Amino acid sequence: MAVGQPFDTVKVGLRGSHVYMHNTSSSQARLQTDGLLDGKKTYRGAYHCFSHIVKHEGPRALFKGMAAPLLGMAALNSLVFGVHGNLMIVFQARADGPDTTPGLKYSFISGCVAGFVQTVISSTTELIKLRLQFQKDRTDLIPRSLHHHHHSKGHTETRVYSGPWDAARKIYQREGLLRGIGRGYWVTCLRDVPAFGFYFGTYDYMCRWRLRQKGLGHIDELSPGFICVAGGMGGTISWISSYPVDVVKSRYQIDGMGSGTYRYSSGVDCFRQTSREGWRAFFAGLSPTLCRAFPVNAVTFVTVAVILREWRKFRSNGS
Ligand SMILES: NC(=[NH2+])NCCC[C@H](N)C(=O)O
Repeated sequence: MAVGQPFDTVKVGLRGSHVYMHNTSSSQARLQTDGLLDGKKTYRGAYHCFSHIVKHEGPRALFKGMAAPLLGMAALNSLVFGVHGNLMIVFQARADGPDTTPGLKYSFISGCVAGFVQTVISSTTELIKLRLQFQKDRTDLIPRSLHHHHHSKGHTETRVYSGPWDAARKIYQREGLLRGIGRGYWVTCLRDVPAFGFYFGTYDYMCRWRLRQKGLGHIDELSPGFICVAGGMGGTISWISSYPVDVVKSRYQIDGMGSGTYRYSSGVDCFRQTSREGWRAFFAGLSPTLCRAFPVNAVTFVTVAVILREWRKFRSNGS
């Protein structure tokens, strides 16, 4: 999580258009939403965004908005892996055999269902994270209308939200429950249902291929090194497949922040307006996203695999 957050902040802000275990890095967030505040692009690319944030806002700015996803992360991963794993048992297609074709379809479907279930949590935690990542801690980057305390000159009281709880409260008070807290829920579904299908589908495909290649019979026999590669690939393919929707989601979820005036009338309208900037806008921040996705998901999958393996060992010894 902490490993990935700076990448995520750069993602949200890098041109055209947003690091932790959970979802997006600071660089990712900044890149996806760059120019939305004043029409001017701030960042020339992923590395420029990263160093610009460190230079002007300090290294701490890279970890903005990390608390909300950190809180949600453990719950989210147990939910996602729990739903997927149990559905696979229901389908009797557990990834413990080398047969690729029948089981793979079920892994994809179970992933889609798991992705859908977790949107209830991820939509809101990401909304809060995105808005914290988007706000810049420099006076000259914030429009005058957002300066709350005109008299406190010299004081840089320019931030819309002071932290995740303050953000949650203000979003609820100013924008309401469905239109505020629930902002971007359907766009999140559109991203996460296929994203988690590809997430588990890719991982299972690689594991089954490896079992066949090595002539092994159970996923517990695979090496932790291979699990890392398969998990990293799962995260990578998942992010590539859902990235344009993620850009739309980031832009849509930060829209109206602080000012109360909205640029987009709906998620579809956000897509339409973004496409006027050219197709490249839909890939803004992809590089920091992928820098984060591989290691974060390698660690996620190997952790789950080791826990499951030890638990199966313990259970079979006990009985
Ligand atoms: N595009 C997605 N949300 N894909 C699912 C990946 C989830 C994973 N926890 C990650 O943050 O990378």
